[in-house]
Amino acid sequence: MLQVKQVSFSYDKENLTLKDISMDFKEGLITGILGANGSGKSTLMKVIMGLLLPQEGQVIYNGIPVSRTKKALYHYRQQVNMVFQNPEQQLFYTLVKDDIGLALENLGYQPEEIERRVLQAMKMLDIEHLGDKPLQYLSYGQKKRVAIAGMLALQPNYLLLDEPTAGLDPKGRQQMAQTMKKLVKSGTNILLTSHDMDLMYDCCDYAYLLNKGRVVTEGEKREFFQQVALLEEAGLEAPWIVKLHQALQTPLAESEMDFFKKLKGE
Ligand SMILES: Nc1ncnc2c1ncn2[C@@H]1O[C@H](COP(=O)(O)OP(=O)(O)OP(=O)(O)O)[C@@H](O)[C@H]1O
Repeated sequence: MLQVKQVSFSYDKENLTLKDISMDFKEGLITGILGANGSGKSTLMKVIMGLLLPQEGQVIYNGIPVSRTKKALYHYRQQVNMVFQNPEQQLFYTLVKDDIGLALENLGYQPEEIERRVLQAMKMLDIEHLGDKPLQYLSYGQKKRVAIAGMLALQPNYLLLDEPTAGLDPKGRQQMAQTMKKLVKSGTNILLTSHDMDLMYDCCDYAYLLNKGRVVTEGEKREFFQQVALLEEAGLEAPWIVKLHQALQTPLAESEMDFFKKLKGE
């Protein structure tokens, strides 16, 4: 299991950006990290990835604090990996299938194994048809999928997704939500940040709320998202399903799809 224990971090040694953060990212779940702009989500992700060193506290993987040595980070990042908000940061502009296999190639995997994993990752992301295309011909949403496939090919235990639906159209957003659910079912644990509260409600099993670098609440989906006052205090809004439930006392649906099914009496 991946854990963050009493982590505090400051960029300038004066103001703390993360304040005494503790989180347990349980397996088999999509865990959401919610917070307004500047609340510290990306900073926390970078601390988890070992890209930033916290002044206090530790990141713990399978019971062992993640060491900062090059060798330890190399192994850790095959187990815990991150897809940045902007796919351009992670792509190298070759053919799609070569880009997805690049990290495996660098790690010295055999060509047959690379091909097998690349195909598997492309299938998972529904981009098999794009394998032979040069990356520069892809749309933004397609590039996002390629960036995720590249990380997935490493078969990480945990995948950190920072705003995976930013810049996607409604269909792309829906597809990404489905993909995340598929990934978690296939055994990849997901940590997710997004400002899209409806998406977070739809996807997350468990969530943490950050306000000015502090965890102000955490909990399982249904309880978590009904804390409207805390969400608003942190600069966020409750998902529409929760608002409707609270205003009209309708049963609380698990997702948009579930809501419409209930409405139709299915
Ligand atoms: N490299 C940096 N140097 C100094 N301060 C930084 C740096 N990166 C982020 N910050 C500051 O740290 C705070 C948290 O930023 P962070 O990017 O982690 O927030 P966030 O919750 O991810 O925001 P957003 O939702 O806008 O992506 C902000 O006040 C930001 O200005």
